[in-house]
Amino acid sequence: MIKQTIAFLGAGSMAEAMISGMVESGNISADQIIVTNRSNQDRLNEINDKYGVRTVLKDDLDFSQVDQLILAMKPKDIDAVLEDLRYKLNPNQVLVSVLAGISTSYMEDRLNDGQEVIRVMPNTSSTLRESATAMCPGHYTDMENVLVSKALLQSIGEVFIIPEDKMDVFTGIAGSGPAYFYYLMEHIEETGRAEGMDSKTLREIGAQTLLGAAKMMLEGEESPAELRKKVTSPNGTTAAGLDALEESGGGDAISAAIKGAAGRSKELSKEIEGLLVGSK
Ligand SMILES: NC(=O)C1=CN([C@@H]2O[C@H](COP(=O)(O)OP(=O)(O)OC[C@H]3O[C@@H](n4cnc5c(N)ncnc54)[C@H](O)[C@@H]3O)[C@@H](O)[C@H]2O)C=CC1
Ligand SMILES: O=C(O)[C@@H]1CCC=N1
Repeated sequence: MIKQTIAFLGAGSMAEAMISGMVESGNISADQIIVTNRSNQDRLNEINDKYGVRTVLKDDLDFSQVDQLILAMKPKDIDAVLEDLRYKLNPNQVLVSVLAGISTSYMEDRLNDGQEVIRVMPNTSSTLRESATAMCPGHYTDMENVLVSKALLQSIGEVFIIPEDKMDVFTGIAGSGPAYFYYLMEHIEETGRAEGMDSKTLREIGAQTLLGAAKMMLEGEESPAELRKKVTSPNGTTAAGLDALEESGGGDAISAAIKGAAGRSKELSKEIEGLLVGSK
């Protein structure tokens, strides 16, 4: 059971996915979670009704109660938020950021000396405690705090501690990744509907097929290529399907999606730094 008090800055979709998973896990109680945003009281009321967590507008947050502060607003708001936090956080209150493209050193440079910072990249499957979450501690973060933060993140899925220079590609694969599978399903459903099947049945068939394949990869010893070969009978239906996929650029499209998202993660940090130079 986690003993610390956690506060969220930002109450959007990613914050809600994490809150939902954390409360559901039972590893932290709802009253140890405080959720804030700038001004949308209706949204805070909605989050309080759904999950029983404490909510308060950001300017009314009592920072002395907070052990870990999770940044979950948009990357473009980072400078204003760090400027404010510089005067409110003490260095041993851990700042955990889920913001795409914002590095630990970017945050450390704008906060008090020795500020403990952790950069993480969860995904929205946190809702069901099935996130693939990356974690990367900053320069001053105490190992004990890393472990507490890791335990908290493990309550919403699997955690991977990775070097920071791999955060962009991780974001392209796992942070944005659920969207690729939803896009795939949208096309599966569209194709099935055109053949006269109903959406509800198609969703169950498509999702079960994805789930089965995911479990085969996670629970078995075989590589994806070996598993693919087992599905592919000589001169059969799968061979025809894979040929069509290859001819339509399926493999390249997947690589392009990951590279596109990873590139945007890199670009976001440059944009933020550009904005800062422009504002001086
Ligand atoms: N949506 C996703 O799948 C993932 C999102 N992220 C990251 O999570 C962050 C939030 O993304 P979403 O939830 O999708 O966005 P969103 O637009 O749904 O939520 C942003 C929230 O931040 C609040 N906010 C804005 N400025 C604020 C401030 N100064 N202080 C306090 N609250 C403030 C807004 O009121 C809103 O509740 C982004 O930085 C994104 O990079 C990371 C991983 C996955
Ligand atoms: O689209 C985005 O920028 C965020 C970060 C990863 C997933 N969603």
